[in-house]
Amino acid sequence: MDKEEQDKLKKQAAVRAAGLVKSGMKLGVGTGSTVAFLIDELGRRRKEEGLKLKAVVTTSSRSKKQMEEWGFKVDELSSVTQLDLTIDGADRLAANFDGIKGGGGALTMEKNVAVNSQKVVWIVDESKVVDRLGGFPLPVEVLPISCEQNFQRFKNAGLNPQWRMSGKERLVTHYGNYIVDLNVDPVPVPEGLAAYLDHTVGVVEHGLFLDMCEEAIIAHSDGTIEDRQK
Ligand SMILES: O=C(CO)[C@H](O)[C@H](O)COP(=O)(O)O
Repeated sequence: MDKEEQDKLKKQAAVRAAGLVKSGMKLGVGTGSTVAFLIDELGRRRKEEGLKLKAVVTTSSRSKKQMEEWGFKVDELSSVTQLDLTIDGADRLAANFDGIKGGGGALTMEKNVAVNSQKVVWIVDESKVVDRLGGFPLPVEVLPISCEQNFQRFKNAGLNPQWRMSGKERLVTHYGNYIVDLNVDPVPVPEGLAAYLDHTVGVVEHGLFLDMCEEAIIAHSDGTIEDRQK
């Protein structure tokens, strides 16, 4: 699938998902190119239909800026008790609704927003749907203080780590950390790997989003838009 076709599908999924958003909701807004289409549709609805949200929390400064450009006020997650709904993109969606996220480097905010939402919906094009998790490097955000030791630890564990780069420098996240992408394909036991990463000191967050999403809107190249419920 070329980029133009993929963008068309991303937009279709995003516009369909925007229909789930109702005035008065406390909404979590994810990050990425699919979510950028969602934000434009929410902005259009604000302008043309008077969509009013009770609270908005975004998962990156990019999404925050775009929401604000459309006139939405953006809140801090810590000031909102619980979000009603979060809509986000994903890098991979498995048949059991587990996913890999963090291709855009916003995994820490994305996971914090997801776990504080009553409902999480992902919007994807069909190329991201897999039977088992894999086919995409697994992002791990690490503290600079012990990043070299953790990189070596991942290497010793056979996880084929690679630094996420921005030009010639290591990419620095919103929180001043680095990202190590683990090349494990397929992810053999996602729960086991998640538990290992959760217990590794110096790991801030990782891109295994297990048991967090309960609905996925998937745009297919045959023109259908599937609303898949867990
Ligand atoms: O997890 C993410 C960012 O950290 C994104 O949701 C994911 O990378 C999908 O991005 P896109 O919609 O651009 O394909």
